[in-house]
Amino acid sequence: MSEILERLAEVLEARKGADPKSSYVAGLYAKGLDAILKKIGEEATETVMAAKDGVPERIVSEITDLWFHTLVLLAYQGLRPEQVLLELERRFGVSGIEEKAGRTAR
Ligand SMILES: N=c1c2ncn([C@@H]3O[C@H](COP(=O)(O)OP(=O)(O)OP(=O)(O)O)[C@@H](O)[C@H]3O)c2ncn1[C@@H]1O[C@H](COP(=O)(O)O)[C@@H](O)[C@H]1O
Repeated sequence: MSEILERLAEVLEARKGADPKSSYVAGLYAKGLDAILKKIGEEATETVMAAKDGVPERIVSEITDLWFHTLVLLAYQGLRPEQVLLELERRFGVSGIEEKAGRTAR
């Protein structure tokens, strides 16, 4: 599952040297942090609206946009998706193992 994240992270890294006019991501980098954060806010709101409407395809589509823009933020800040996956694994690892063993997590 993380292979697609790795490949996308590589593309997002490569876009740091691209012409802002030729690439959506390079354009966002050129506009700066506030523009990236604005997109994340918009996509989060669109996700909430899609969930309220309850149309599965729209929920998936909006969450894809949201995840994409959080990946752009990670790249912009010099961070990598693996760091988030590791943190997720660290948090889920304990409760996931407890659940499998039939114990109550927390
Ligand atoms: N995966 C994506 C991706 N997902 C979402 N988006 C863009 O995110 C934006 C979503 O914003 P909205 O829904 O608000 O749509 P919009 O109104 O057109 O957005 P704005 O142009 O107003 O920001 C759209 O412009 C989408 O095209 C993406 N843009 C690019 N990619 C991939 O990212 C890589 C780099 O892209 P470029 O920088 O364009 O080469 C390539 O591999 C692309 O396939």
